[in-house]
Amino acid sequence: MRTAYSVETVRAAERELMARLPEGALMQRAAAGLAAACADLLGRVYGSRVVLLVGSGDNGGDALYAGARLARRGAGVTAVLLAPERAHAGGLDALLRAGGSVESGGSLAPVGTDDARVAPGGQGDGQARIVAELIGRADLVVDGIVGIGGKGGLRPDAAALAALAADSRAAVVAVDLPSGIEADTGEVHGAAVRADLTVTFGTHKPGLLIDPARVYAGSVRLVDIGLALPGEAELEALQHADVAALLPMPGAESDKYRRGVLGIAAGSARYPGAAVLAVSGALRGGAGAVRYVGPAADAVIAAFPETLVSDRGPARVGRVQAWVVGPGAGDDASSVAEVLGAEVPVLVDADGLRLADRDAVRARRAPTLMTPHAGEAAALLGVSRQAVEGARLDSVRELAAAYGATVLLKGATTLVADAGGGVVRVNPTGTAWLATAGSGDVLSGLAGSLLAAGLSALDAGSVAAYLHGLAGRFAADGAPAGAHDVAAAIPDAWRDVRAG
Ligand SMILES: NC(=O)C1=CN([C@@H]2O[C@H](COP(=O)(O)OP(=O)(O)OC[C@H]3O[C@@H](n4cnc5c(N)ncnc54)[C@H](OP(=O)(O)O)[C@@H]3O)[C@@H](O)[C@H]2O)[C@@H](O)CC1
Ligand SMILES: [K+]
Repeated sequence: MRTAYSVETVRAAERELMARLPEGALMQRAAAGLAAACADLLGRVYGSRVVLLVGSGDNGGDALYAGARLARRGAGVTAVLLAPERAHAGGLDALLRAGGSVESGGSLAPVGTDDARVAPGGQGDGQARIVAELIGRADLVVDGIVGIGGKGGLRPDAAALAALAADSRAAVVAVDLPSGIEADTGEVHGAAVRADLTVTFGTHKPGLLIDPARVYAGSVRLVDIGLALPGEAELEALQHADVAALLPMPGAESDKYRRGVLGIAAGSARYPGAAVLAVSGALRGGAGAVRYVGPAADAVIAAFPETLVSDRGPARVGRVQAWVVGPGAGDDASSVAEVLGAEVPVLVDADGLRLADRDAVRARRAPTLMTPHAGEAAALLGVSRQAVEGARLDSVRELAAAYGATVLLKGATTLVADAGGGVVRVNPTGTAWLATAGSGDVLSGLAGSLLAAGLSALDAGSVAAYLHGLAGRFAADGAPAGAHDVAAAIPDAWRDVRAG
């Protein structure tokens, strides 16, 4: 399991550990890990050109000590100090003693404009040009502007440096996190550094795993500095072994009812394909049987003859252990209401989200799993789509609390949150190839099948997202794939997960 902890928790663990260690020991551990990662990225340290972007906090201190280590190995290291008089004294001393040099990077941004580029009007064209040339010629830029002590988007001077780093051909390594992102939420308000690699200390921070900040981080390397962290994280990402342990496997005693029967109320005369795709996902999810109810029975049977079909309405079909309602359902509000009245776990997706009565969802005693994409979540919350996309963690928690349900918010970093708070799951296998029509229908069937097999809503949602992402990668394999290809690749995803 990959876990991420909030800044508050990291600070508490840091205080506890610092009290037991000699002064500065923790920063040395961080700097050693950072320097090693930089050396790996550079390949050849001797003769390389390294520029450190240094703010006035400990994040800058880490960069300075790591820079000193690289300078001792023969790199040409220059620190650009945003506030020379407040730079970390020990780190600066170490860098200078190792042969590094220093430039002032304060007041580079033009006064009174929003243009965060180095331009005339700051502390002088001369200094601005020196800094721009340094960064432009560098092999590696180390972003030590700000770490977990940051508030909001970068200030203009810092944003000017971030823009130069983005324009440079240098590889960019962020110290702890890319400066400018919100560590706890993954939100990005204004300018932020775009890194190729982020070297983070002690634990992942939520922002490194959640969009939009995640894309600023590049790949992420975790350096263990010995922090003792509490049992429950803020955020967790399942890995292969976690998913393998959760997959429902048939035993000697299994029959179709013990493995779980999933009911699917989906599709319409206009959208029969949604029903077919939901069934296609469900048949690969581990349930013993799939019962389809709705007007697309002919299409479903033609594609999947093993499906049990009925046109009698959800309340009158035989026994099921879970329901999926909503994909392609059009305006069939009565099916949604009937399914919500069932005392088994229910997954609500697509049109079902719009048609579901909030009080009816809140009144349910069995688990409910809602699976909106950002647009659907925005409609339910009464905000814009951009507002949901910019604040995914808050949005998923808010929706879960409002409906008293588990919510799976789809996206490149799908999030799954329970209503009662607690740890939120983030899916690490997402791929842009999955942004294709019908892919959500496949996911709903897959997750519904896992619910029918007895997984909790949080586990069913996060395991389904994991398998679905993996199946999307296998199906696409570098070229576009349709939703039915994704469904067909789900068995490969199972096998891959079980193989470890
Ligand atoms: N935790 C651990 O276990 C360990 C932590 N370690 C390291 O310490 C780091 C935390 O250090 P920290 O607490 O000194 O804060 P930090 O991130 O340097 O930021 C403060 C500076 O940022 C500035 N600033 C703020 N917002 C800004 C903005 N929008 N735009 C621009 N500037 C902004 C702020 O300015 P001020 O408000 O003071 O003017 C101040 O100068 C942590 O991330 C990790 O790298 C490791 O060494 C060892 C183990
Ligand atoms: K940073």
